[in-house]
Amino acid sequence: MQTHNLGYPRIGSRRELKKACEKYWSGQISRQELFNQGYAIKADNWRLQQRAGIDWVPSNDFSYYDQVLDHCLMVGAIPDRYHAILVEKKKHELDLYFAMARGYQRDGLDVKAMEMTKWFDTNYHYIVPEFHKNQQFELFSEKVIHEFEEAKVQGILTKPVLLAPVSFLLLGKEKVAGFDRIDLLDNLLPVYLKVLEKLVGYGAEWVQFDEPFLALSLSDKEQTAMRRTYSVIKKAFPHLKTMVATYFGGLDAHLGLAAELPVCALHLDLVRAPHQLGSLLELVRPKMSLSLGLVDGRNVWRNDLQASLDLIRLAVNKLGSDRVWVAPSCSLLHVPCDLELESGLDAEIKGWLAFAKQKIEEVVLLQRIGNHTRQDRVDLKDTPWLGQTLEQNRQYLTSRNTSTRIHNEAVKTALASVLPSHSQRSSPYAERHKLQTEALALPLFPTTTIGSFPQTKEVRQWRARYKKGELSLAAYENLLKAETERCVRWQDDLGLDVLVHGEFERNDMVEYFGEQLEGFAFTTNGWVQSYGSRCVKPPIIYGDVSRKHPMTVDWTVFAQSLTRRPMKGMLTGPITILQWSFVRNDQPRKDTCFQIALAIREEVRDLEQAGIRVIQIDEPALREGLPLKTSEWPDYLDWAVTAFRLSASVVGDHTQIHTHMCYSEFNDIISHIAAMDADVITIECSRSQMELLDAFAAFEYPNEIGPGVYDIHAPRIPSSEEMIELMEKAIRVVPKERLWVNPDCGLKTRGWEETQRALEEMVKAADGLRAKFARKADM
Ligand SMILES: CN1c2c(nc(N)[nH]c2=O)NC[C@@H]1CNc1ccc(C(=O)N[C@@H](CCC(=O)N[C@@H](CCC(=O)N[C@@H](CCC(=O)O)C(=O)O)C(=O)O)C(=O)O)cc1
Ligand SMILES: N[C@@H](CCS)C(=O)O
Ligand SMILES: [Zn+2]
Repeated sequence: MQTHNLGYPRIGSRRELKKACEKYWSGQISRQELFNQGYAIKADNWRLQQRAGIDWVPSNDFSYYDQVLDHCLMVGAIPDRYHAILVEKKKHELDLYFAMARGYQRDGLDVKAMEMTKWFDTNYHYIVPEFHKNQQFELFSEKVIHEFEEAKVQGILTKPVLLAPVSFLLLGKEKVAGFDRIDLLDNLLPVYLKVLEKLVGYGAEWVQFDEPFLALSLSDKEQTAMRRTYSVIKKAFPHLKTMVATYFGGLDAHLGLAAELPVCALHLDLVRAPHQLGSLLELVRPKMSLSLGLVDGRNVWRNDLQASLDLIRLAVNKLGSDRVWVAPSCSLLHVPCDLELESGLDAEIKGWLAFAKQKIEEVVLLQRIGNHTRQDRVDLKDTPWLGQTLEQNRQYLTSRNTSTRIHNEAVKTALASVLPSHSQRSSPYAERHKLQTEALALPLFPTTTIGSFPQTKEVRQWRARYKKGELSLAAYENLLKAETERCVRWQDDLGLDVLVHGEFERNDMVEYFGEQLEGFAFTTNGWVQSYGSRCVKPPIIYGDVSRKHPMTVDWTVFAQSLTRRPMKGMLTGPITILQWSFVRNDQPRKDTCFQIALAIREEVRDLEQAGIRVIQIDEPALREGLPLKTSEWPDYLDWAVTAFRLSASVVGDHTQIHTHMCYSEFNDIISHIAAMDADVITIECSRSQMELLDAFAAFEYPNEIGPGVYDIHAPRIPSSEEMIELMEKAIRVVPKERLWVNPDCGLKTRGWEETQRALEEMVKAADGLRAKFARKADM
């Protein structure tokens, strides 16, 4: 039996890559210094995996920003607008790369970033490749080859990872409609063959082709494209060992297709879909190996070794041990690096967990125990330590199942007492609208922001010093209060209509709530890459969830005391808290979501009682929580929408509930978004130039909408004219009385100067719109 890994976290166990990239972008370090840091992380990761005993360590899983963007550069899928950077300005490939990721506003150029979207159902975001009709490709970046060589110099023969051609095409979008990007396969394949030729030339034995779309629904044409890809590769390189890696779900309808592909090995996600192993064992071609993805790459729970061994035994009995590989279920990109760095975690909870480094050890352990597995039992007579390890694993699992910290009878009783009426506002939107208009007295095109204002270095340092004990709680809170006050006064002076307190007290919109809720644990160093250099520390939901005390009321009430304008209470919704945490796997996600919804409902109630008239419950992760298989959508959408409504519906008709969503395609779930029945939805729109609104218009979305008028993910300052133009597009499809003016998302990643200038433009845009459209209405 062999072991391998599909990908290792690349941010560095102390976020070294994040820090180096940000320093490079701000001109504090040179390109060479950034490369040195990148090299050090790669080398550490390769050595760590090799020393642990992994037979095939991956390469090309490292990336300075995003692996999909790496592939765009590899095949020369570089949109025309970036050519000036390379050709006229003669910038280095790395600067072109970062320009595609982040935009480029220097040297007299103003080029926007490429689009970014969610990587399947994870909280990782990738750069969306742009394709056009008859596009030609070329081998442009040889990063994959360089990385293979770098590892080889260290004496490690790696398994390079490539995003396979069909999945690469499917991840992209047709920039101008009128063709099918799958038709570009024949132009693309020769570049992949060139890459393989070089890799083979340098001595590569195995290559991993990531084909995540095999676990989704593929059209006949896409299936044909996949067959064609691997037969072309087989023909060109009959001796190269190829592995197709599938993950995030079962192959289901594509079992037959996958089993027949002319490749040497097929990787299966047996955490998400253990049932598929039996069928695959019947179908698999002679000589094809199966890689068993047994160790969860998407969650942090310690592996159930006995359950994994049962699957190993099934496979070994059918195929023989030389055709069985053991691996994590998917790349470990989605889990933190090393549990050992968590000195503050409760010892009992720590015993239930495994991060990337520990997962690698689990893979090797499974191989060792598996090698002692006879037909129907584990024979450990000669190796008592393996027996002890299995026994210890069993004890950890039992401790988790039976721990009193997991079960809270009060939470279970509260959940059992929920009635359908608890998820229902008292009156329909039309009636609420009248009451809210009277209560809030807002102008046409009301302006607002999404919640967070710049989390400056100073703010983060206050928090870091407070956590280290260098600042007292009182001193820390006073600093935050002063920052909140500055922010509120600035918004008031600018003339925004509905204000926010700025979220300065929050490290992250999910972690902040996780730190305060019962049933959650949080880490000090459990960073996971979210996009580019940005990371999150997802909290860990280990038990029944409840609210210990009000979480946001004091900050909101303080901010409201500073202004006569309405102050929005700012909460993260139950689906997003669920989706961006590591969730317990001993009960359905739905049950955990409802427990969170009840906790948020209590907070909503308290905010209203404290006099807050507008409450926003953010749900940016609603779409990302959708199961990858469309057949499972109705069930998810039903409970997710109900959970949101449960959290929101405790308020009276006069209280205005907002929700906010970003970073997703919403067209296909628009009716469910409407069913959430928020009075106002603020939504990301500007990167897609308001295309999104077509869906809202087609469905006749009944409530109010704030389509984001500018992209907050880039430092670029938009003009009021641009924003007016976008709003005019919106006015064509949504009645103007139902439109709000706001940015795409929160401003926490921006600096103050650009934020102020952008919001000044935004208020100017709203004034312009009012002047233009109020007059029209008067006539
Ligand atoms: C809206 N988004 C979010 C997602 N998921 C979340 N869980 N949260 C989100 O907001 N998914 C979709 C999108 C993704 N977008 C983002 C946007 C921004 C970030 C981000 O800014 N991440 C920060 C880390 C934020 C944080 O937790 N900060 C902590 C710790 C700060 C820190 O690094 N401290 C330093 C010391 C201070 C210093 O010297 O600067 C240290 O510890 O070394 C805090 O504020 O206390 C990031 O920097 O990556 C993520 C996802
Ligand atoms: N209220 C949050 C939402 C981000 S999606 C913020 O403004 O950062
Ligand atoms: Zn957002």
